[in-house]
Amino acid sequence: MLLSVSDVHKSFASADGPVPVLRGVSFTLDHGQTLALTGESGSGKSTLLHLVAGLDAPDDGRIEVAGKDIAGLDDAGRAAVRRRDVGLVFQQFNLIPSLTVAQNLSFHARLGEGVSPERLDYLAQRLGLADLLARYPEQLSGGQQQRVAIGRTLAAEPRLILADEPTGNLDEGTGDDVLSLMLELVADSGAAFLMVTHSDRLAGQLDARLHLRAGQVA
Ligand SMILES: Nc1ncnc2c1ncn2[C@@H]1O[C@H](COP(=O)(O)OP(=O)(O)OP(=O)(O)O)[C@@H](O)[C@H]1O
Repeated sequence: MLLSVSDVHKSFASADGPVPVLRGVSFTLDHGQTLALTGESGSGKSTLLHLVAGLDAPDDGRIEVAGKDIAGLDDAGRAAVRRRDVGLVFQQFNLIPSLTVAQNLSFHARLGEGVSPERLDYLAQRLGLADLLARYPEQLSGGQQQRVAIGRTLAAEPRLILADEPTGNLDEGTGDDVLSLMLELVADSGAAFLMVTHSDRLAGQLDARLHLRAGQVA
């Protein structure tokens, strides 16, 4: 099992005391599986994704990525797992404005093991970016920018890809195209894929769905 989440709890502090956001969430995800994380606004989707990404630590419970309990690691330990095993795609494309498309594509992989020219070439072709490599992010459409962000994530060959509303800033047609392309490339890479979405329609394109209601699996 690539990802195993067991009885995870998380509260946030407020003036009136701790507010529970996740109340005993458990699920698993295997290599090659795609899972949509749905639920109403405030149900805890982004919080859960951040915990799985190692961006924050749960109050209680286990989160195993490739057999390692990241909940028990310190910030540096979680950062190491994130760099090696996990890829993130956000609604905001988060490209580096001063770097070209080609430089953005290889940026994350350079922080880790590096990326071969063949893999970059393959991703640029598959993502329809081959003619745009010398451009800067501001010279691209939203759909093109998100395709660069997806390529940058996939270049590092993560085993687990986490996406938070990856098509949320795109119009419906562009978003559908970008998601289809992302799902094809994820399938080819054999990675596991977990995606937060508000859309039942988009959730339906993934293998399975986990619906959160008030911090618990519905
Ligand atoms: N860092 C934080 N400090 C305090 N409260 C937080 C923090 N992060 C999230 N929350 C609260 O936790 C609850 C769940 O937030 P979360 O972003 O996980 O929900 P969500 O399901 O992703 O919502 P949305 O669909 O609107 O993005 C919300 O009530 C939110 O205000």
